[in-house]
Amino acid sequence: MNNILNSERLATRRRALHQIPEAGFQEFKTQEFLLEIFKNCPQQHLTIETWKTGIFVFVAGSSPRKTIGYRADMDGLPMKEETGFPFSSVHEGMMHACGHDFHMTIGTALIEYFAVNQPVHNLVFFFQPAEEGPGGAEPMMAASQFKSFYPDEIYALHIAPEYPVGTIATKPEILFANTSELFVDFQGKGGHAAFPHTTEDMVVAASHFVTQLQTIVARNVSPLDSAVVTIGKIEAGTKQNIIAENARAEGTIRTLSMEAMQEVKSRIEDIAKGIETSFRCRTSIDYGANYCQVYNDAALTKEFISYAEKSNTVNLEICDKAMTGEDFGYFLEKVPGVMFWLGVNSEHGLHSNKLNPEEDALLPAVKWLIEWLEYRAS
Ligand SMILES: CC(=O)N[C@@H](CCC[C@H](N)C(=O)O)C(=O)O
Repeated sequence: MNNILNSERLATRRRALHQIPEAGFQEFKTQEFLLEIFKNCPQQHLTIETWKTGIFVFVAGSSPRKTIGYRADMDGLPMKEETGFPFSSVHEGMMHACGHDFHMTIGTALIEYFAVNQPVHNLVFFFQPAEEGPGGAEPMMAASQFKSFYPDEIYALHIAPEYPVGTIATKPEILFANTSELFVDFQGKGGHAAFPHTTEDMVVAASHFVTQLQTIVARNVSPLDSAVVTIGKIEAGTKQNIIAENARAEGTIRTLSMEAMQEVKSRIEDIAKGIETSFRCRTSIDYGANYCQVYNDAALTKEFISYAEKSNTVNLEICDKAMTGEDFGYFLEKVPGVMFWLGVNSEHGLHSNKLNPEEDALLPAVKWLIEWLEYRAS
């Protein structure tokens, strides 16, 4: 027990995971690292099954009448780490910049604990690939193992840079937004930089498109609703003195209602048609992966909040909803449960290449989840 509930041990494990971030469905080393930990646990009550690069760990209860789930996501992001940590990523151009190294570390400690301290009811842990995209939750839930270990309720956390260590935060009902990826390709005539009148210039077309997108939230979505349209990446051209014949804009749409999502998509399509006319080019739109909202079960969240308020391990705050996306929403669509933020007091935010969550946040998170899962599984 003392061995498991040990800050330094948790930090060491987090650092090892931090060094090996991998893209969605490429989490091969991460899976191997986690399997090694699970194989070193007492095996009496454990069933460990792999699915693609993910893992299911089932802990059989002593007298089970239900199954309680916990999910941790596994993938990193394509970013060059700039933290300067001695334990920085050894995978060039990849970083755990969204805290999945924390989420997994906490999950492993819970398994180590419950492998020794058998719960009354069953527990099931989902180590899920590809949360950042293209989405691992839906296909993992379609796997046969999910049906065998089907949970009656489920929990997950996400690190929150803005909250202090020891704080958890949640709210009933909508916590995170609906999301849709957005990929737009532009194709037109390129040519010599000195003869722009003979070309269609996809740098200019894509730039106008991105500028016009800004009017959607400002002028098409109701001020009483919420939406985000972000373009995070643009690619165009091959050289500074060649007018580009191709451009690509990549982004994401976030809304709190499906009506707003439809409205935003329809306006994006209108704007793309306008660009085609104005710039005599062709456009094509691909919406990539879509995630449903994260919707916390009202009754379970109420119980979660009142239990946390009585706990000496964490401080509970009621938060507002956020325009973050999470494919944990798919679990919550089928299984009642709660997602919550875990304070890690980082000066730099999620998806920053300088994200520096405090490792002191790991121990209270593990202790709190042991308390909560033990309460739910006893
Ligand atoms: C917690 C978090 O940061 N999640 C991601 C989910 C990304 C979904 C999808 N790939 C998209 O970009 O729309 C987020 O960016 O909120």
